[in-house]
This record gives sequence, structure tokens and C-alpha cells, in this order.
Amino acid sequence: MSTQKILVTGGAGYIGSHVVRQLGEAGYEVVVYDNCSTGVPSAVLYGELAIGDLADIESLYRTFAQNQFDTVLHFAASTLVPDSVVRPLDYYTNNSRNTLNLLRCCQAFGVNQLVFSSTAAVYGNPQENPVSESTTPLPINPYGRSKLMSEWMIRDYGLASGFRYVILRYFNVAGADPQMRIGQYNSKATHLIKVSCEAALGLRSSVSIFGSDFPTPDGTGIRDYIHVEDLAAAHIDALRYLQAGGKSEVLNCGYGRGYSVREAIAMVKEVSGVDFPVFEGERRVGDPAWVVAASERIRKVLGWHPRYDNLKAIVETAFEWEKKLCKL
Ligand SMILES: NC(=O)c1ccc[n+]([C@@H]2O[C@H](COP(=O)([O-])OP(=O)(O)OC[C@H]3O[C@@H](n4cnc5c(N)ncnc54)[C@H](O)[C@@H]3O)[C@@H](O)[C@H]2O)c1
Ligand SMILES: O=c1ccn([C@@H]2O[C@H](COP(=O)(O)OP(=O)(O)O[C@H]3O[C@H](CO)[C@@H](O)[C@H](O)[C@H]3O)[C@@H](O)[C@H]2O)c(=O)[nH]1
Repeated sequence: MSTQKILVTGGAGYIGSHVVRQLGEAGYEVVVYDNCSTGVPSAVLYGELAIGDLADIESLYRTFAQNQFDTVLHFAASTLVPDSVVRPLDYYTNNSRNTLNLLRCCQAFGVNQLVFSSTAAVYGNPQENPVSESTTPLPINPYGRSKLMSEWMIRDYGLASGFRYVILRYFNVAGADPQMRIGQYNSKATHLIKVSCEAALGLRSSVSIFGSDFPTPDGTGIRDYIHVEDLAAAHIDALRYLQAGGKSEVLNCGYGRGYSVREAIAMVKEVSGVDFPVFEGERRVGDPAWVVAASERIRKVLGWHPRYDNLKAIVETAFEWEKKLCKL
């Protein structure tokens, strides 16, 4: 058990709320700072929820002043690739500028440890898959660039001070708490597994495949889908690593194997037993063809042991959660 106080920005959101739950179960004291733009208060199962915006620097300072944080876990962000293509300046503001606000507070209050939610989108269209952390990032959409800018700020601040960090580059996160207490609430989320589950439940009429002419075996995009529970566990591992004095790291969070859009849709059909209509459409602007994680480093550095490395298990919890949401 630990009594250290952890600040979780974006802890009312999909991934943050799973991490907050695991932090609470591990005995950490948690303060969530969230504007609830896409997150929901009821998803925060442990600790205190401070409703506030990272853009509101005075409110953020107050939260730091009222608490003595040991470490910050920074999830709050705008997260959708296609949306970032349409609203790039909003992404640079919320993801890059607001991360700077947070780093300023860390500096002002002497908080010297951070776990940051980065993304596979920093790699763009990697020349080689699985893609390793030593690959030079080359993002191809504003979302990926806004996150890479945050990574650079974090690294530069770390180099100039005693600040240590773990940057976690998540691949495609899906699934829900196996006990169905929390999951992805945001009905505007456009993630493939979520929209496919919605189609299986009749909440949408069909699913479009965004491009079937990619240079991949079946022509559709390939992603490394990771269960949100395993990703949440990686944060607890990263936190313990920093608290034990570990040096700054950048780590991929994926399983190291990819599934195509067609394979992911087929799994939702198998799990749900529903043969919903699927149409082949145009490529979506900003989408890379193939992104799969090299995952050796996180296993070695953090001792991370995933428990749900199985597309069926991911889809089963995602589908159960969507069913539950229909009844809420
Ligand atoms: N879902 C994925 O597949 C995925 C993959 C890679 C990286 N990520 C990253 O993981 C993090 C969490 O993503 P998620 O899928 O849980 O998204 P989410 O939208 O569910 O969570 C984001 C949370 O941040 C809050 N928030 C947003 N802007 C804020 C602001 N200015 N001030 C305070 N709170 C704010 C939202 O209300 C929400 O609760 C993000 O940083 C995202 O970029 C997600
Ligand atoms: O209705 C849909 C939705 C998606 N896709 C395809 O499915 C794949 C996955 O797309 P999606 O689930 O929207 O995720 P990504 O665009 O890959 O982005 C997610 O995964 C990134 C990491 O790889 C994160 O950084 C982002 O925050 C997160 O939204 C892509 O090939 C899409 O083109 C479709 O064909 N039809």
C-alpha cells in the first residue's frame, strides 16, 4: 500500500478512469483534474475529482497548492486523429500548450515525476513494423504532431532539471473493465472497435472501412489493439518505476502484433453473433497504413506482464460495455 498523492489529469476519461481505479485499488491517494469535456464524473471510482481546465492556469495552480503531489499522470487531451485534421489549432492548444501549463505547475511546485500519455501516432507511417522506440518519429497528422511537441517539452525540461518521466506511447486502446464498472462512455468516439460494437447493437446502421487499398495483406489498415486493463497496469508499473528512482524512458505500449480493419470487424461479428452491414469507403485523411509496436522494451524496463493479449478478450469486454451503456 502507498499513501503518495497522485495527480491524474483527464482521470474522468476512458483510459484515465481505468488507471484511477487501479491506483485506488493499489492504495494511492488520487486527485483527478478534468474538465469533463469527454470524461464523466461517475467514471472516477476513487479519490477526489477537481473539475477544471488545464487552460485555466490559476485553477491548476490552486489544485497544486492545495495538495502535495508526488507524481503527475497526464492523460487530458483531445484524442481523435480525424478530428485533429479538421481542428488542428484546437489540438495544438489542448495537447501542446496545455501540457506546457502543466509542466510550469510541476516546476513551480517542485513535482519531479510525470507519466505522459503519448501515442503511436508520433511514428506516422513507419518504414518498418514492429516499430521500436528508437525509430525517429515522423507524425502525419496534427494529433500526432501535437503529442510529439509535448514529448519534446517534457524531454527538454527533464534534461534541464531533476525532472524524470515515463512517456508511454499507446497503440490502439480498446476494451473495458472486465467487471463492467467503467468503460468508454464517450458516444462521439470514432474508434473502430467501439463503432463496430455499436453497429452490432443496432445503434448505427453499418460500419465503413476507411480504405481497402493500403499496402497491407488484405488492403485495410493494421493496428496493434491493446486492452485498456493492460494499459492501465503499465501506468502503475511506470509509477512504481519512477518512485524507485528509475531514469526517464520512452516506451511503446502495445502487444507487438497487428490486426487489420477487416479482422477487427470480423471479431466483433463473431463475439456479438450479428452480421451487421459493412461498406468499403475512401481512406480517412491522416490515417497510416500499418502500425504495430515493438514491445520488448516496456516488458524489460517496467517488468510489464499483459494479461489480456487476445483480440477476442478485448472485443468481448468492449461489446459487453456497449450493451451496458444502452441500459444506463
Ligand atoms: N484511446 C486511444 O486509443 C489512445 C491511444 C493513444 C493515446 N491516447 C491518449 O490517452 C489519453 C487518454 O485518452 P482517452 O482515450 O481516455 O480519451 P478521453 O477523451 O476519454 O479522455 C480525455 C480526458 O481528458 C479530459 N480533458 C480533455 N481536455 C482537458 C482539459 N483541457 N482540461 C482538463 N481535462 C481535459 C476529458 O474530459 C477526458 O476526461 C489522451 O492523452 C490520448 O491522447 C489514447
Ligand atoms: O469507422 C471506422 C473507424 C476506423 N477505421 C479504421 O480502423 C483503424 C483504427 O482506427 P481508430 O480506431 O479510429 O484509431 P486510430 O485512428 O488508429 O487512432 C487511435 O489509436 C492511436 C494510436 O495508434 C491513438 O493515438 C488515437 O488517440 C486513437 O484514436 C484505422 O485503420 C481506421 O482507418 C475504419 O475503417 N472505420
